Amino acid sequence: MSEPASTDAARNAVPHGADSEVGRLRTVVLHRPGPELKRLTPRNNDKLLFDGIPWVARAQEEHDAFAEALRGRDVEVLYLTELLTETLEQESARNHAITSALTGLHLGDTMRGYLAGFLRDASPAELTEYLTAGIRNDEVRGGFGLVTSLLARDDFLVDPLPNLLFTRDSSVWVRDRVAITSLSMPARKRETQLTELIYTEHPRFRGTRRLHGWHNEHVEGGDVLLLAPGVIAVGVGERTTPAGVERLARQVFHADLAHTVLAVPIAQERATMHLDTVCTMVDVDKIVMYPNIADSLTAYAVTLAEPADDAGAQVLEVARAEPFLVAAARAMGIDALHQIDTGLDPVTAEREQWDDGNNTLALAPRVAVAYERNVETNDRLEAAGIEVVRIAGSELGSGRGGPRCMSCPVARDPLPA
Ligand SMILES: NC(=O)NCCC[C@H](N)C(=O)O
Repeated sequence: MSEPASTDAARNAVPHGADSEVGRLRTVVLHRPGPELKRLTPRNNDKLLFDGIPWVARAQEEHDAFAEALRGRDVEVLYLTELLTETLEQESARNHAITSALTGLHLGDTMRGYLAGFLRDASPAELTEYLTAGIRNDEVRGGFGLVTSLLARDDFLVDPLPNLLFTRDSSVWVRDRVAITSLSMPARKRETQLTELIYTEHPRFRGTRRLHGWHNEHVEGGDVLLLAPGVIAVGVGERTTPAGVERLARQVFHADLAHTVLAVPIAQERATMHLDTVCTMVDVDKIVMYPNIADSLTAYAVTLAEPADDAGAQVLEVARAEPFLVAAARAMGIDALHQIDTGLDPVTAEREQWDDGNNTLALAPRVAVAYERNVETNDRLEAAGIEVVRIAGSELGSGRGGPRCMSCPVARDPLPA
């Protein structure tokens, strides 16, 4: 196998890992929207977690401009499908990917056998497309039998993954380790099979130590905020479960990656599906926050009790719930975590929160990428001294995610101790 371009770049790159939300961003994984978005129809968009049917070409233009804005700030952009194609050049990775994609109980042995052979004959790039855009019943040219006859023509044999766009959710770097998450919605579960494969088999990432995993309790990356080195906030709501936070906390404490995990309950609603839909860090001590929930947002600080129990097992200490900003500032060792509100009034705030005004991607302390449409929120960010790098998102936003959701930081400069 020839050396992938992303491996060449890695030779001169800063080490992989992140210990905050705002350390200077060096490397990020994005997914340029592709044929998987063309699978969305008015009949399947709800199930596939999109609020509308995006105009794909325009979504690609908007995404290219997002990537260009990052490159313009010297951020290395890695594309998920390129990493996947490079990974699939290896026989073992191909076999693994094909077996995982065909485990669904809806296929039956006849169709599964046919698809296994068909996918084995595909080139790495073709296989990437089948794994991400899916395969519809009326697209197969063999394996005909009971299953193909009885399924509808437009039923998927391999489901498309339109939410790959939101690379934030399927993996999270915590210092030098990568957590493969466990996605809760059926439409997204296969995404972590692909990220796990990349982080396990791609030459650039081989040997990276991992946390969590798709087989564990649900934790989604959009819920995980690295508030400061050693302090991680995790939203608990529609996606991440209480047991998911507990599992993640045990692992980060065990690996000495954090001293405090803040479990933050959020409403189990689509508008607040992840913690990063209501707040994101824009400086070492500033957070852009949805004001309609700011006063009621609480946190349970979880730390490791000393000593361990008699059998040597970890004991977690869970503090009483406190206002989020208070618990966060204390854990971060700062006087105050300053809140910048989305919008000016409750209605504007609600509109701009829905349109991902709170979902910013910090490129460095006081520099953040945001959707241009959230005019009031962006004005407020600038008034608070934050440089706002505006991007268009009229089509990208139809999946309900902003610049933070659409990016997985792989390398950030550590914050000064
Ligand atoms: N971190 C995020 O908030 N990600 C956005 C995910 C949107 C996607 N359509 C979903 O419902 O999962």
